[in-house]
Amino acid sequence: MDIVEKILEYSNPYNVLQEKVKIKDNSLLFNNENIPFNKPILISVGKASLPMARFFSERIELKAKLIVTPKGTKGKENNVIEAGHPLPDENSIEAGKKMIELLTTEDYDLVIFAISGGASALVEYSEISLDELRMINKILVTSGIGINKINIVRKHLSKIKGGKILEYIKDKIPVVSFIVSDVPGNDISSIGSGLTSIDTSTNENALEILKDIGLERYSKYLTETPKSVSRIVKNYIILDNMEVLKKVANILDNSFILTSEIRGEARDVGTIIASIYNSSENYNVPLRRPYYLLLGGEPEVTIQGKAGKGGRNGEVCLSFLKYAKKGNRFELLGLATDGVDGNSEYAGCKVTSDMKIAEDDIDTALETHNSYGLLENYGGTIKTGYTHTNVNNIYVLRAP
Ligand SMILES: Nc1ncnc2c1ncn2[C@@H]1O[C@H](COP(=O)(O)OP(=O)(O)O)[C@@H](O)[C@H]1O
Ligand SMILES: O=C(O)[C@@H](CO)OP(=O)(O)O
Repeated sequence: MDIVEKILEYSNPYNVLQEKVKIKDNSLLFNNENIPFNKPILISVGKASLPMARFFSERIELKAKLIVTPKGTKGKENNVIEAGHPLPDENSIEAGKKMIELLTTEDYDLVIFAISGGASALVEYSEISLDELRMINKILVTSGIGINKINIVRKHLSKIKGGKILEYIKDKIPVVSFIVSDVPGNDISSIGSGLTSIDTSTNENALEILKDIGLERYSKYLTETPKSVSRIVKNYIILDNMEVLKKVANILDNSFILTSEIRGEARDVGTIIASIYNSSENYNVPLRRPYYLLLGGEPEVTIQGKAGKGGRNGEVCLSFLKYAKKGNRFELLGLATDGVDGNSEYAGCKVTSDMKIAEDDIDTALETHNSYGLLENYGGTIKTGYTHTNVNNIYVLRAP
């Protein structure tokens, strides 16, 4: 059995929508909700936007739709905007304007959003120039501060994020948002910068973060996010990392899920996974061979200066390899479910007890953020291509 294939099958948003959302007699049925419609419009944004949009387009006569996917991922689809990720580009601004135009000019009675990770970069509308937005985003995503804080800043510098887009929707027209979560803890106001969510963070919170990363000069652009809405808004998380971990655990013997919310500097996360492995080797605690240990989440990588070719999972796996006790067999798989780990062309990697990589080489690769530059020489890389989903990263440790 190919675990990577299984992880991606369970992460497929089209399958999950099919399982969890029914459309009957002009009503959307999901999670004990029944939302009627006659003239629905669809806004689908994020790494999973195409399959999510396909689900609704195949079943509902939409009055209008807007689909935004990262650059290079639309394939043969028409009428889809490809925009920048992880940094916004001119198409992200175009998509932001189109979203506002759609909401303010179309005739509709329900807005269906399909939101997945990546949406923050893919749509934007802000007073700040694009060049400056790109610079701010670059600093944010490489600062190692974690996605919740990154998105607090994004929400307050934007005119559409953090629920602000809801204010462009006509009358009391309801909103239903189907969300694939790639944020540990599933804070809906963080996923894709919470387009359709009430936001509890404040300008002051954003200012603190701007100060921490040396961008206080942009505080003049901070605007408050709405703290209440005067319409029905249903935000429904259809899929998250834990759900995928559980499904994977189901098909593996002696599997144990540790967490779906692992965070921290990637190399430290690798060391912690090695500590769990080592104590299991030495004491059979917490696990006794044979076992699979499953983890998910979003380790961070703080990059200062130039980076080689690498990603979170490359660093987790290399650091694990360095600290894992040698002697018995092991394999650690680290996979970005969106198919892209860091700035590499790989989705992830697998390190095994057979890989004899010198500790010095691992240290250098970690220092220079060149994990894949090193792993390529040892056949440890995994390439999936773009997956059209994103439930964050998954780690599977196998001790046979
Ligand atoms: N060469 C590199 N080595 C390690 N991490 C990197 C490298 N380049 C970028 N990153 C990290 O990758 C993260 C963004 O890439 P990615 O894994 O695709 O995340 P996301 O899915 O959130 O877009 C950032 O946290 C950044 O610090
Ligand atoms: O869009 C975003 O804000 C984040 C979190 O949802 O996604 P990604 O890390 O994939 O850019």
